[in-house]
Amino acid sequence: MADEWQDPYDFAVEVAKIAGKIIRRAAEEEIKVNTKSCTVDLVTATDVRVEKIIIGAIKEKFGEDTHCFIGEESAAAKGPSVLTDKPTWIIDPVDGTTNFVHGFPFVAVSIAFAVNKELEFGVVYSCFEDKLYKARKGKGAYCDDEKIEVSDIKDIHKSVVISEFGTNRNVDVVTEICATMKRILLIPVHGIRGTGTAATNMCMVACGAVEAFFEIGIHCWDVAAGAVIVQEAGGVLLDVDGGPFDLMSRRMMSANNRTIADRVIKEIKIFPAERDDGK
Ligand SMILES: O=P(O)(O)OC(CO)CO
Ligand SMILES: [Mg+2]
Repeated sequence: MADEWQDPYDFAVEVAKIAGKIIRRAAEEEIKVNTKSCTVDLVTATDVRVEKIIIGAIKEKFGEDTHCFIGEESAAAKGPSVLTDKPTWIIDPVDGTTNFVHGFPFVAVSIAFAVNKELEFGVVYSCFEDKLYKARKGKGAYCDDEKIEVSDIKDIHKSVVISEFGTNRNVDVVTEICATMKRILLIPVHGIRGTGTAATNMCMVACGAVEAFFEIGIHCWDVAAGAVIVQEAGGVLLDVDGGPFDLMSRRMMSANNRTIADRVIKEIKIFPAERDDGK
């Protein structure tokens, strides 16, 4: 049988690199910043422009009506992000908008593709590092065409864990996040890190630079591409309570193995986050 999704996969790589080039160029000019859900949830004209370019290019290549789109910047206007059985592109044009605004050089273009509600491939282009991570279901994960694998560390005391503080400034939520970080540090682990982009954080798990990354409050477009990359690199993808991963739940634990994941999960205090699909 012909490989139906190879063409979209190759195109996603191509379009992610074009988008990354636009982002790099935009970073050299004045950046106008607006806010979304709260004063620390940032958006720029580049986020909106790059999403339009990516979706426009895909529509031009594959037709207007055959594919669906869930994009960070067009999501609010469309209402809840519901995944159907149709081929669907899940796009974060600028993952790490705060980094982009401040010149902190970790910004990724994240493009995932799902069919029958299953993720088929993911592409993450870390555009300032100029590193392209990609994976297709059942075909391994790659960084710049070199195969990548998660680390083989099973001892939590030898691990590095990534998490992020997110944009929720509710005092109870911030207190819980800080308390979770404290408990993880005191296990003790070698360290806690964070690049400020969920997509890149997941690639750090996939290439073995860290053992785990978890977050509550991220969106489906932040993690969809990384989800394929982590799993294809041999890692595990779970809910933060240890149950199955749910793309729309805004909760995600990715790790090199189940032993590390379970040990970190023990220290996570879960707080509520409204689902992306409004369910
Ligand atoms: O910069 P963005 O796209 O808002 O995403 C953040 C998390 O929501 C970093 O992953
Ligand atoms: Mg994002």
